[in-house]
Amino acid sequence: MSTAYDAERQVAVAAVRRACVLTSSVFNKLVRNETLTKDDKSPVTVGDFSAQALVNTMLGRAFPDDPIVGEEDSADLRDPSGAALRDRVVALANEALTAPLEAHEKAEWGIGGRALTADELLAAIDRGNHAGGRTGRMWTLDPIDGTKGFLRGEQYAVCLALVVDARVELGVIGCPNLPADPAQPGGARGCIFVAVRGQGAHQLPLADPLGAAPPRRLAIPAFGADPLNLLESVEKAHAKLSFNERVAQILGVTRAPTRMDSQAKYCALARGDGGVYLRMPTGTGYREKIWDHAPGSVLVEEAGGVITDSRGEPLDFGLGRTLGENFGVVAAGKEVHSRVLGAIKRAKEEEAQGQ
Ligand SMILES: Nc1ncnc2c1ncn2[C@@H]1O[C@H](COP(=O)(O)O)[C@@H](OP(=O)(O)O)[C@H]1O
Ligand SMILES: [Mg+2]
Ligand SMILES: [Mg+2]
Ligand SMILES: [Mg+2]
Repeated sequence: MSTAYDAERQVAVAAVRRACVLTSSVFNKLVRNETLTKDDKSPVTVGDFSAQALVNTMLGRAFPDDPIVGEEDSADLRDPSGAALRDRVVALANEALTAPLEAHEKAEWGIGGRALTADELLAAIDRGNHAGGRTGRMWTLDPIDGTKGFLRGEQYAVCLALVVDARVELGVIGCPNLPADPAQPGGARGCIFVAVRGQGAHQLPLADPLGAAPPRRLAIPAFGADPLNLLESVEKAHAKLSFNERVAQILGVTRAPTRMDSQAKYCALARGDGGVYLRMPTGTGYREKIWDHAPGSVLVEEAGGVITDSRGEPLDFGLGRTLGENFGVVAAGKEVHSRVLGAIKRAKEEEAQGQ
């Protein structure tokens, strides 16, 4: 039986799996000077560029009319000073594109065949330059979310979502370093999380995502994990962690927070491993990017949870490349989510009173 977005799900899972294989092999080979610092001071590696080239090539072949909002662009690789980096990106992207087809893959997605030229791959990266918007179909891609975690050898995720008329319909998150079973942190690693609106949230094994093993259906307990704890960024510059601490106190949370890079936090939440995703702005005027939350948001909702900004407003994926005026992000099981909004309100009032 075919269901809505079947073809999109298959291509997205295949693209994310290939990008996970690519980025983990890049990590093992990464040499100094293969990382650049972007204008906003954040890092980008040959892994980010080549994964975006790979995924955009596959999307471009499978869905040629769909625009893509991707995090990276090719400007630094086109600059004469970026020649060595560009050559590495071309080699890595081609290695990933030409790898033999798996049982779940099709040649018409642009894989398993000929290598592409540097121009074709740079153009594929720049397919991600779409401005976003409120109507029609678009994909949003974060080729490596949590680049800082990636560089530390910790958590990162390949994140892809299909947005239709500003609503996220499909989300796929690949987590090469996440334990398959949270109860066995030293056990097998590598999972893909998939959510299709109206069809639930599932965890698949990265090694054989569409193989014989049945996908594991995910559900967030309405009252959160027991004991409850917070899922938050590792990077202090990305979220106001002191505010989280106060919210945790108000909620009576005694368990230490789980600090983890990337949308792996949404995956942990979706499988009931941790209770509350909380990301409060640091006050620098930074606007959250749609690719940092789109797949995570549909995963949380399809697992039965609720996701809003810190004031309880829905996240708006129709404003362009950013979430615009949305202020912070809160995701949790249904009951606990409303308690968290209350605790945030109280912590803000205390702040305003200078306590
Ligand atoms: N000042 C800031 N506030 C909030 N998020 C920020 C930020 N600066 C960068 N980020 C985003 O935080 C993401 C990582 O989130 P987390 O802290 O949950 O791991 C980064 O994704 P990339 O690593 O893809 O660039 C980046 O987009
Ligand atoms: Mg980045
Ligand atoms: Mg990101
Ligand atoms: Mg990224």
